[in-house]
Amino acid sequence: MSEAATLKLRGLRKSFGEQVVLGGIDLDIPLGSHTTVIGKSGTGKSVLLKCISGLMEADAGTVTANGSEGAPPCSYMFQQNALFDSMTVEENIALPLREKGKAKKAEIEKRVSSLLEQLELSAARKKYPAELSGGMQKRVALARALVTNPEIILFDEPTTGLDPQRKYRVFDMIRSYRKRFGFTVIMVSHDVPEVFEISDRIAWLDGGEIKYWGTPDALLSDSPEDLKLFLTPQLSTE
Ligand SMILES: Nc1ncnc2c1ncn2[C@@H]1O[C@H](COP(=O)(O)OP(=O)(O)OP(=O)(O)O)[C@@H](O)[C@H]1O
Repeated sequence: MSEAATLKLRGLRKSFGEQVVLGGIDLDIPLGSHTTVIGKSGTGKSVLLKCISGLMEADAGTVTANGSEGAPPCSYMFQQNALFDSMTVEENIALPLREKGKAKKAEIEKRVSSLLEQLELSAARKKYPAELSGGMQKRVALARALVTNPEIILFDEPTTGLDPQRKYRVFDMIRSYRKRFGFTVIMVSHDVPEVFEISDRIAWLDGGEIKYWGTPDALLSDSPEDLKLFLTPQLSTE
């Protein structure tokens, strides 16, 4: 992996009033990999994702990729998919391109058709989100995230509220489409240890800092005591 093919976070800080949520985050994320951010509820995982994507402005620090400042093109996939009920599948997928206003109508149609095909949604193009299964809705949300050709997709708890079988299907979908399209995944998840299987790296956010960063295998064998304490209840419920 070359030095340039890395998303570098340096000194990322974010506070809300007196509350320091990110206390200076340094992290090197290999582009093309899958990183999962774990940590207690309310510890700042979503804030970190938003600061990386530019949805939220950090108070200090930098995000650089491919040697240039600023996040590369990112898409953000929200917990509940955030599809518009009054729009068809194809209208939902086309929305980010329409909002940008740069692409011509024919280009938008071509791009949307290609994604519908690749994500096995062609038969559903004229349907509304309420007419689709949960898995299809996730694929529509993923197609919408992919339509702008992002280098990075940020997933904020994509499996919340799903039963174990559906959870695995979503993880499988993320794994197979990452391989096919080559985007970088940065994901927040509470699904420990299930999420270890699809992650190249785990980042443990605690007290405003990344206190652990490494492969899931290393994490299980070689983690600091306080991370073991955080993981123990989750591992023992399996
Ligand atoms: N826009 C905001 N204004 C004020 N405080 C905020 C804002 N966004 C987040 N916070 C606070 O920052 C802290 C971290 O929030 P965040 O949503 O990142 O936590 P999280 O680790 O993703 O939690 P969870 O696992 O429960 O989703 C929380 O205390 C939250 O209340």
